[in-house]
Amino acid sequence: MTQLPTNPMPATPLLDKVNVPDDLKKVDDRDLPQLASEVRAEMIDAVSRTGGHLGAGLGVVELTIAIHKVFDTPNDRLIFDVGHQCYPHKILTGRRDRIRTLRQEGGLSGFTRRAESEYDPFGAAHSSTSISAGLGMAVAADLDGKSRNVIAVIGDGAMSAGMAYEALNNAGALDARLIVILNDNDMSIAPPTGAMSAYLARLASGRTYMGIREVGKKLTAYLGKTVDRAITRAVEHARGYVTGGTLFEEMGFYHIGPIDGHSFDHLLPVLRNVRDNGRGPVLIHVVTQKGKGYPPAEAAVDKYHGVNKFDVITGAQAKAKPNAPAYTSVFAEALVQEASLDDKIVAITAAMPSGTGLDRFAAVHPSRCFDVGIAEQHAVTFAAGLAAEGYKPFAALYSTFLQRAYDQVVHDVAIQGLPVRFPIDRAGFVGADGPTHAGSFDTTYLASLPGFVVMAAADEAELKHMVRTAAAYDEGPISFRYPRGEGVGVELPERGEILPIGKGRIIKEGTKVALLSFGTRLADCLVAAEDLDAAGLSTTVADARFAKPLDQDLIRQLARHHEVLITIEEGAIGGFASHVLHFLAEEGLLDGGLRVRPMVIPDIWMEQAKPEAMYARAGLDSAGIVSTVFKALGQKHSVGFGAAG
Ligand SMILES: Cc1ncc(C[n+]2csc(CCOP(=O)(O)OP(=O)(O)O)c2C)c(N)n1
Ligand SMILES: CC(=O)[C@@H](O)[C@H](O)COP(=O)(O)O
Ligand SMILES: [Mg+2]
Repeated sequence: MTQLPTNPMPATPLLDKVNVPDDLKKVDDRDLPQLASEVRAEMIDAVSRTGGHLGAGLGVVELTIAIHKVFDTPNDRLIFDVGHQCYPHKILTGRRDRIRTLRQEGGLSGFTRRAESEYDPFGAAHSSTSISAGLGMAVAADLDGKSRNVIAVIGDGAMSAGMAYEALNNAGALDARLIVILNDNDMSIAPPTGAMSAYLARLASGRTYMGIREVGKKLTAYLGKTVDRAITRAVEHARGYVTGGTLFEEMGFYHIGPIDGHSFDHLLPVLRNVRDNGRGPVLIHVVTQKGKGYPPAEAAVDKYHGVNKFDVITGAQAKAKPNAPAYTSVFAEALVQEASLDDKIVAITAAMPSGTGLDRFAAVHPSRCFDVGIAEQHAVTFAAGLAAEGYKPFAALYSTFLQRAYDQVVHDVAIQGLPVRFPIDRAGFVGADGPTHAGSFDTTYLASLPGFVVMAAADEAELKHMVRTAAAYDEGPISFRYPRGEGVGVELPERGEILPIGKGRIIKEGTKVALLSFGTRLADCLVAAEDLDAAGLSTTVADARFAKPLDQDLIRQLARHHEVLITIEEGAIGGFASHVLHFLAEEGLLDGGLRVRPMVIPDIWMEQAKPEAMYARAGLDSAGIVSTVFKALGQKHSVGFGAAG
């Protein structure tokens, strides 16, 4: 039983002697359960202070120890799918001293990262990439004539993404020396959906845990056989016909399991057997419990997937005192409201029901809410099929995860002009999840598509209007983006209004400087405008609302009646600013000396920090806006207007 940390931390006599995996080799197998208990306690204490992903890591403590004990990492490559379960791995690979810097500015990443450690051969965070990357490394080892084990640890949730099957399919065909460990805890973030999870459940329950002797015999019989592999594979295939091979065997993998992923008595002999005798692709099916060893996490697995700082003894998570509702909640409630008035509205999530707020939609409209699993490509084309039949699908995807479905957006939605609605949550910087989760590119990659309507909410009231507008808009695809976290505290309308498509709005009139915002930088524009007015630079603030179609009349008006025009957005180059600049150039509105400065997310991978710190570093806060205006005017400004020179 894990000795739960109290203050000070419980003694970790074994863990104190294990800094890197080589140290594990000196630990007796019989002492590994104690080591696992110490790793668990260390992780619980660390995450209680930092917040982060808890349940997944707790579920792979024994598995991680066993892999590092048996294999020769980092020469043997170990890849964690998604990477959110890598905290035990980081504790055991020379990063225990920094584990309490997790997901903080300048601290350890919350995922695996090549730049962080030689024990992280592949970065992750987006799911279902591990088998592909592992296969690449296995083939490279073959080509190099190197004898190297490559191990990909992938969860049952991540196995719901098509990319995983593309990789299995190719690995089986190549007969590559690849070890896939399927970590089956029967959970994604929420309970898993789809036929695959039912299949795995049957495998895990139907084939009771194989006796370790039986596993050993079977393995030796298969892996240790000296006969030609072709015969072995033929035997396996025939067995499949007789006993009904598993999906994985049919795809050319030797399938071992299910085995107990918390039992060293199961894990060690199997891993040693595979290490010593394995050839060709092997899939080891381990059954684990997400949140294992921490009762609050075991009792509420979905609530402890990602956690805030928490009290170790009670499990109570710290709750920020919101001064306004979260954008996600405003979106969810607005969509529930619209769907109550229109039964053609349906909602789709790709395994993120709570993150997108669609769990609330499902509670009210269960028959019209679909969780397709971690399958963003399918989600988009599934939505396109629904739209083709007259439904109004809202495919709610985080900006970063929508990237995975871009061809489906182009080919299945935009070219056909199908009215799929895209609520894009986590637009802009997201903070602790760092560069892999930043929502930086959706404006760039959507506004370049003919016929797409692309909106950004300036605040939570605007978000409510955009939900209503999207529900009413049937002419083609439409997207609206909004950031992670809370709104700005504006009053919410009872129901959103239908916005005139392609029309922005002027918030405050000025005469010299125009700040044209797309998204929630509007609040910083209003603060900057006060400073600029105080410095004698009369400033107009406008909210574009649309990157496509552009409000051309508004842009002409701003260009003709101001000396300086600043555009600002929570997105990379190629987005809103590019469309404005293109329009200004085409209309000759730059020929008269208008000073235009586009403010976008800089061309770097912004490291994790608090979002406001990331925007300040990007120069996209009020101080950065003021500084940009003064620079555009070739004027120095007093220190009082922010740090920028
Ligand atoms: C492409 C993609 N979509 C969605 C997510 C969000 N996400 C992170 S972890 C997770 C569930 C993963 O489930 P599983 O692979 O079973 O791992 P477990 O948490 O159970 O250990 C999801 C949906 C993601 N990281 N990548
Ligand atoms: C690992 C992963 O991809 C998710 O857990 C993600 O971290 C959730 O992000 P939010 O916390 O913004 O919902
Ligand atoms: Mg899982």
